[in-house]
Amino acid sequence: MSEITSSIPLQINPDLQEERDKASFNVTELTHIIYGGIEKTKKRKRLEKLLFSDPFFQEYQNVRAFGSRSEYYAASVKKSTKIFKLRRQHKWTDEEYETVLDICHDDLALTLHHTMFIPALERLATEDQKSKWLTLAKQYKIIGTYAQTELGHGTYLQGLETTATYDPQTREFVMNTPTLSAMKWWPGSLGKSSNHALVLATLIISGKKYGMHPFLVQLRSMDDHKVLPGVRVGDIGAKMGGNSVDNGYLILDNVRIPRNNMLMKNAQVSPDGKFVTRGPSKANYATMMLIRVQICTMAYQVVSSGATIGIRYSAVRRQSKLDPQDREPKILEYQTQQYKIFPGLAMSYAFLFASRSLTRKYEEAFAEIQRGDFKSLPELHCLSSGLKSFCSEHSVRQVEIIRQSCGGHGYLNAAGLGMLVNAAAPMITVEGENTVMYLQLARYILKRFAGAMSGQQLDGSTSYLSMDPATYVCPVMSETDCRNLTALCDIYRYRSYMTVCRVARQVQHDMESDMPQHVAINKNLVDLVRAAKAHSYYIVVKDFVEGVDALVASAPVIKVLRTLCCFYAAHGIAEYSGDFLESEAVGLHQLKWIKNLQVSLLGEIRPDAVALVDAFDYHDITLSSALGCYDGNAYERLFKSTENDPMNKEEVHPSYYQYLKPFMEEMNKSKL
Ligand SMILES: CCCCCCCCC/C=C/C(=O)SCCNC(=O)CCNC(=O)[C@H](O)C(C)(C)COP(=O)(O)OP(=O)(O)OC[C@H]1O[C@@H](n2cnc3c(N)ncnc32)[C@H](O)[C@@H]1OP(=O)(O)O
Ligand SMILES: Cc1cc2nc3c(=O)[nH]c(=O)nc-3n(C[C@H](O)[C@H](O)[C@H](O)COP(=O)(O)OP(=O)(O)OC[C@H]3O[C@@H](n4cnc5c(N)ncnc54)[C@H](O)[C@@H]3O)c2cc1C
Repeated sequence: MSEITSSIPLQINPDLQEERDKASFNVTELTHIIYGGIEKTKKRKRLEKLLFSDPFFQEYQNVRAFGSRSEYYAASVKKSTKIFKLRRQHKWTDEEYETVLDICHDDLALTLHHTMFIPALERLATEDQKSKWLTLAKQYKIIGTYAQTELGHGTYLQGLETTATYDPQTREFVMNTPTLSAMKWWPGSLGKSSNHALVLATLIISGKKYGMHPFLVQLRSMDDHKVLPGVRVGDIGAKMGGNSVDNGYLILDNVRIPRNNMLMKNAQVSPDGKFVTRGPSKANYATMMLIRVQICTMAYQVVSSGATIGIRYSAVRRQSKLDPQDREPKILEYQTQQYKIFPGLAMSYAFLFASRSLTRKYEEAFAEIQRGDFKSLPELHCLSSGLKSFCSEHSVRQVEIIRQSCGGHGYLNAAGLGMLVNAAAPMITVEGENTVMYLQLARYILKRFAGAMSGQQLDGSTSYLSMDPATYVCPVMSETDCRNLTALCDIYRYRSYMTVCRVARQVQHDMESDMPQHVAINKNLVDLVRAAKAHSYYIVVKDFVEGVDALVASAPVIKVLRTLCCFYAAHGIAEYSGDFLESEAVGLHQLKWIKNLQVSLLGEIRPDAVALVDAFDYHDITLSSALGCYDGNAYERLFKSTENDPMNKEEVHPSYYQYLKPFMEEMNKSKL
């Protein structure tokens, strides 16, 4: 009788324990730094315990892995309502609720209610409207979504076709979807869950258009959830990932809503149909900016989860031979394996510091905006657009590389990596498609560069564009200089400056050659995006360097983070060496030194790799990966995962009786 069973050993895999024993720093100390202090770590642990002591959260993993789309959605609605009830019961603050979403990896059918509907009401409604709608939303007496994107337009908001026509006789807005391309298409939680939607529509008064404004529309009956007259709503179909969410379509046919259902913080329509604006024209775009900032944090969570799975698995997986006399090594010993995974590890910490810095800037600017001071809005819009694009692009790409680094098992759903990549992939598209967002940043940078050229003193993230490039000398004079974080940061800054400068001059030259501005811009779009990427890379490296420099921590923690920071910067220069050489931020000698350093840093990071991902302190249920579990018992967990596979329910699958058996019988009878 075989002794092979699917029971999970109680002890930690010795290969993983060995890694933990040799860590050079205190993991708990780093965990506290990551979560913002010991109290926050403790609070997160308490919340985790509260959530995961409910067996439902374990069962949910099975539905997620093996359920049909409809079962997965239903389980996710159940999960959402459980969490909403717990929130009310325990009176969680917004911060505590955010922590719960992080713990659950935001895998909630009703996620849009909290991530967009409530923030939109907070930002776009008047105080009176808030006291009504926001209160109802926070008490879950209404469930809502943010319905902006249409079948025909997502990026170009001025092209939205849904109309809200004011009728002064009845003091109502008449909401319409005039064409096929005008139907709302994509909003999360719209298809089946929400009974209300914040519909972004073009306001029309007496035949004149007044741009995009937010309107609160009831979609479903509060008694039986049936769709209201004039409303057609449904799910848009299965997606690559994120299938717990019912992204939906919405068609409105002469749906009348009271005048007060237009959210009027930024613009008002008086009962007799007069239109008055307050604040800047882009004030109604405020909710998108918030989510762009949050996407940077999500990108950190995605890449750090991927790195945790990849590194733990690589420490317990043994394959092939290094030393012919020795046993098969852990695959983490292979330099190529380190080169696939450590960039994701370093990126995790880079994005942690960058997203933290961006969130702080956002909160400061938001407080100013609330006081009616909009001066930081353009800078914040462009910084958040650039970093949203940069962090999402890099994290999704890196997690896919990590998935590949796990060999065949990485391809299994049970590994958790495919689901992670697929769920994270839309970060590149949502809240502004990345190229478009990079171009928003590029447009801002060009303006700032032109300002600097005309002698303006710049401040904020683009202040370096006032530099005199003639004074630049590559700060790396020897191999040892390559470890100087300030020097590496200067190299990024100069590369960005030169990339911006080159495209700015080209656009200017094209326009001076009588090319219309839009033609000149389109001719240079690729280089404009390149400039925005170079600027974003510089900001991320700068935030990482400054973040590590400002840390109050023990010497071993600072040392290991400085090593990671150095690796992150060196790796970027090596990866994009063409750009760095072309901009003359480095010469061939420096590039060679930096590439050598990058490779030798792999070996320095290696002994701390497991400890560095342990510090993220992800709960096994949050990671949802047989390969990345804390105990490292990857094989046992993979085998165990097959128990829940519906394919293994019967010894003989029904398809045998239906198809295979008659086929075999026919074949056996056949004389051919
Ligand atoms: C795990 C993962 C799960 C991931 C899943 C997570 C779930 C998320 C759910 C997703 C929800 C959504 O996607 S909701 C839908 C999101 N949709 C979007 O993000 C749409 C993207 N499009 C836009 O934001 C805009 O239309 C944009 C591309 C910027 C162009 O706008 P316009 O044409 O109106 O403006 P432009 O002519 O380009 O610019 C005019 C000026 O306005 C400025 N401007 C533009 N936007 C601005 C803004 N927000 N704040 C301030 N200023 C702004 C520009 O800088 C210009 O300044 P000057 O140069 O000074 O004139
Ligand atoms: C999972 C998911 C969830 C979503 N949730 C919501 C939601 O809750 N609410 C909501 O309202 N919307 C939602 N959306 C929609 C999302 O916001 C849009 O898909 C997104 O803004 C991109 O717009 P688009 O689809 O029109 O892309 P397009 O603009 O059609 O992009 C297609 C291509 O055209 C290029 N392009 C377009 N314009 C330009 C330009 N000016 N310059 C250069 N290139 C350009 C882009 O770079 C891209 O390569 C969601 C989308 C997804 C995938």
